[in-house]
Amino acid sequence: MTVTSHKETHSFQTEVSQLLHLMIHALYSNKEIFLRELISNAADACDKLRFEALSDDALMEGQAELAIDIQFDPEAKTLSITDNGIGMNREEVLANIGTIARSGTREFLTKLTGDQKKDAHLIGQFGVGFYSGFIVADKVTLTTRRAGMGAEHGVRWTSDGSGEFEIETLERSQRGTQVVLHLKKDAEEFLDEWRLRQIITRYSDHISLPIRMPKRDDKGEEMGEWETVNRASALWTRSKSDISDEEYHEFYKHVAHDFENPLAWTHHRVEGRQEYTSLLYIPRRAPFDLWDRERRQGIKLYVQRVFIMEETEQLMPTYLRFVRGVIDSADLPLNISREILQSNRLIDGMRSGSVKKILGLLADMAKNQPEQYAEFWEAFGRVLKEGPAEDHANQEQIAQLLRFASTHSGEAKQDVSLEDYVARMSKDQDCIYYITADSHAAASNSPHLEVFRKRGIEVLLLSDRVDEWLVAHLTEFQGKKLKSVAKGDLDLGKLDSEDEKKAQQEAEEQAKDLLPRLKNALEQQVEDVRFSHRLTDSPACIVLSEHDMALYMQQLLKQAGQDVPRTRPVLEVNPAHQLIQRMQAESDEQRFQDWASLLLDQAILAEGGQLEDPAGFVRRMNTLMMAA
Ligand SMILES: Nc1ncnc2c1ncn2[C@@H]1O[C@H](COP(=O)(O)OP(=O)(O)OP(=O)(O)O)[C@@H](O)[C@H]1O
Repeated sequence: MTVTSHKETHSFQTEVSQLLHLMIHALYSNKEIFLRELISNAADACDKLRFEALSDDALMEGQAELAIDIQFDPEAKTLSITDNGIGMNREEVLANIGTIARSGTREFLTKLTGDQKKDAHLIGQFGVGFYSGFIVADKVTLTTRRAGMGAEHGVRWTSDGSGEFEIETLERSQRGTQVVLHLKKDAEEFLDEWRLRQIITRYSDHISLPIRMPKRDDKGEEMGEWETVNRASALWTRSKSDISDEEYHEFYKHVAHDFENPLAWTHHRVEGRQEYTSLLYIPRRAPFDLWDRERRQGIKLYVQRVFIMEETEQLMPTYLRFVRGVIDSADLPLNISREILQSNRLIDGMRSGSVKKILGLLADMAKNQPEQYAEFWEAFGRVLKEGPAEDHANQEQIAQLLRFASTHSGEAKQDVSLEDYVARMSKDQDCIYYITADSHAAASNSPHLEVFRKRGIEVLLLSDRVDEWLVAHLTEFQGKKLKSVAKGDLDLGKLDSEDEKKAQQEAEEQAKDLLPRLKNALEQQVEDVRFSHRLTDSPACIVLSEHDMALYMQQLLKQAGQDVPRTRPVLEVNPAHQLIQRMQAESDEQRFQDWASLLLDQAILAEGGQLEDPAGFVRRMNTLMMAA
């Protein structure tokens, strides 16, 4: 069949152009990583072919030996990376190369500062893959053919990286992909056999496929034979004592598409009822799309060293979605389908075993390397906080890993564990107290803390969005109830001294006529008005019932367009406060009504809630100021 070349010129998606520009500058001093990235892609393509060929042997086209070949031409100043993997058809090239389909990319790019050092870190969160070729090349040609398709379906993609690319159809007998880099002047160091071997051993030794280079004679001429340069055995299959930290690091960068070393890892071989090996890593930094529920997952499933799929959903719970690595099963059938994955005893076993390993790794880090744990918490703490709701079986273990800000230091840094808190509790205290708010400042300045401060009782200050969700599911720790200081009745029980109880009773007695008047004035807005035991400096505060959602959360949900049932709060007033005492003396009922409304409104504002009638609030405030 003749080939119609069908040549077209396309523009890069804006995001790609931005990314290329950034990457070329940010990674200039670490140029050599382009080879790792392209070899990684080639290895992935071979893995995919091996998997697809399990159900369709014809895809191998009679050539089942998979390899990645690296070749350079000093005269033409080109370097090529060739694989005989799955390859791509025209649509796939258009969808994958020159386009970035990952959602959140645009938002990610707006975070760039223009400061190359800072941006270099950001690019690490993103992963540059194929585009890294442009760090060293001023022209890149990718020629490919999808396995199983006729030779006439070859595709060539060419670009100089300046905003456009050309794509054409051509004849290609060889399946798989070849990337040819036309090296820039300052990248000619990569036209050197030893330099290339050194990079391959450094970055790609652990890849299970052979990476080959042509054998050369004494004069440096190619001899027409290939020589495998890497060790070509899957890293996780080797014994732990035989693997250096550096090799673990490099393998991580390959599986996770990361530029930085991992924070920690756990490598295990499980034997017995079920046999598998897991090598799981905790990254150092959160990827830019950690909060994107649609994002790619990070655990690669292998069966007897054959890559099956990348699917953490079944292998890792969502609250551990930051974990990267591989799990290689000896028992699963090679032709396992996604459907089987969803309800498989062996998968469940590997999942719960792996979760235990990760939680164990974190517990060990928390105990023995607190600084490293703090780094972990900073990056992934908010994700781990989803754990108690998602994973009841491991709730206690996850709870031990949680860290919070607290009134103990007053700092925003989350470094107090529930164990620390319990150890500091006095013998008369039987609850773990916390407050939730939409910022650390709002939590730590809340009037609800007044009495706790006065009595020296520690309160956890929770201001991450996930915190309300967390405390709805984590209700106890070591037999101690977690209790919100802003919800329900407050009974400090034995923590109140007799003198304090007496003073409170006296103040209440003096102000007792006020309650019915306030209730009457605010009858439409509040559930009840009562005397407070929580306040020392503030005149009033809002109290929700035990199961109500905090006001700021109600606000957030409303903004997100959700229906939130209207809850009427309780207004608590401080009978010892001067303002309350003055109100009692107010005989003008209209003025009393205004005072009461102001009291309620400011208590709502202090709680991060929104006023139903802000204009009324301002009017009353102005009247009051004029009168002052
Ligand atoms: N050698 C190859 N053979 C087949 N497909 C390839 C090859 N190189 C790239 N691709 C396809 O192009 C896609 C994009 O590659 P690219 O390197 O830009 O990103 P990635 O590897 O998916 O992820 P990352 O950006 O994290 O490296 C790949 O997901 C793959 O589908």
